[in-house]
Amino acid sequence: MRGPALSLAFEGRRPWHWMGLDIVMLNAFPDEATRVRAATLPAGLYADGIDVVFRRGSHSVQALKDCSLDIPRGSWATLIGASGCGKSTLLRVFADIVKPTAGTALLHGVSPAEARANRIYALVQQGSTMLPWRSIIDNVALGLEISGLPKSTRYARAEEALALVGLKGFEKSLPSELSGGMRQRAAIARALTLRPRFLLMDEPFGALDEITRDRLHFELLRILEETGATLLLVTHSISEAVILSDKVIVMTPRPGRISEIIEVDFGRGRTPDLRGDPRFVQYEAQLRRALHQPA
Ligand SMILES: Nc1ncnc2c1ncn2[C@@H]1O[C@H](COP(=O)(O)OP(=O)(O)OP(=O)(O)O)[C@@H](O)[C@H]1O
Repeated sequence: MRGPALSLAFEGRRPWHWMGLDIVMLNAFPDEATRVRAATLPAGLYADGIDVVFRRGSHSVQALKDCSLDIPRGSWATLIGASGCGKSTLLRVFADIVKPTAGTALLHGVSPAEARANRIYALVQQGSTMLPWRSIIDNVALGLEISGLPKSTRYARAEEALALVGLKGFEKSLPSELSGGMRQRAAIARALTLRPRFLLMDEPFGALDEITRDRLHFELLRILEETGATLLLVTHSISEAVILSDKVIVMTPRPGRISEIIEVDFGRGRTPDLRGDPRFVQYEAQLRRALHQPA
């Protein structure tokens, strides 16, 4: 059942779109036709032969060339590669922000546009926006406001998520009263409250200090395990990619292509001790080699 629409508008757009946030309902696919079709198509994230060409006047940039991937439902993948290799563009294809010039992208068997309309993913981008006039907890609970959950449940979940990202005590603060890293943690909390089927994250930890980042990695993994969500995350960090992935998707630039997919066999129940595991060092070395291969 769909929740009530919010009447709040900002610059002609709904506030959750303005915040770069797309709302998820776990019972997904309120649209019956999409639900029936989704049951017969590949689950997880799937891309086949994605090309993206950006055109401005006579100038064009081929951002992605023939990108194909298959990330099974409930598994975790990261996109890594040199600046400009198309990581964000590929993630944005799944988020229905960029339309591919060619190829097919599916989330749980449906197009990104249908996935967006049916609210089956949450998106966290670097520098995700908060509504400046709302307190942090009101911002975090906002994502749930359209889900139709009772207010007490929305705020209980928002409080829990804020505690998870280390922002307990800042519930009543305004976004302007927090540092950039704290606002980013609040944006992650906002996405986590939604318990999405797909979590699309574009360098979500980039602005955070190393200690917070390390802690959030394992909190994120715990939540992913609990909810069974599928993760696609863009990162520049080799260790982050190894810790957070079942598959590391290595990309090369000009044009952006997938050059290698490295399977990380750490399974579930990952803990910080993994960093001392000899296999962790081997995966890091393998990934470093893949990143330094000539395109
Ligand atoms: N909206 C756009 N219009 C035109 N060109 C774009 C647009 N978005 C991305 N590009 C170009 O597409 C290419 C891939 O960009 P993208 O942001 O996906 O790379 P990235 O791997 O995420 O880079 P970074 O690691 O620096 O964030 C770049 O050449 C970029 O300039």
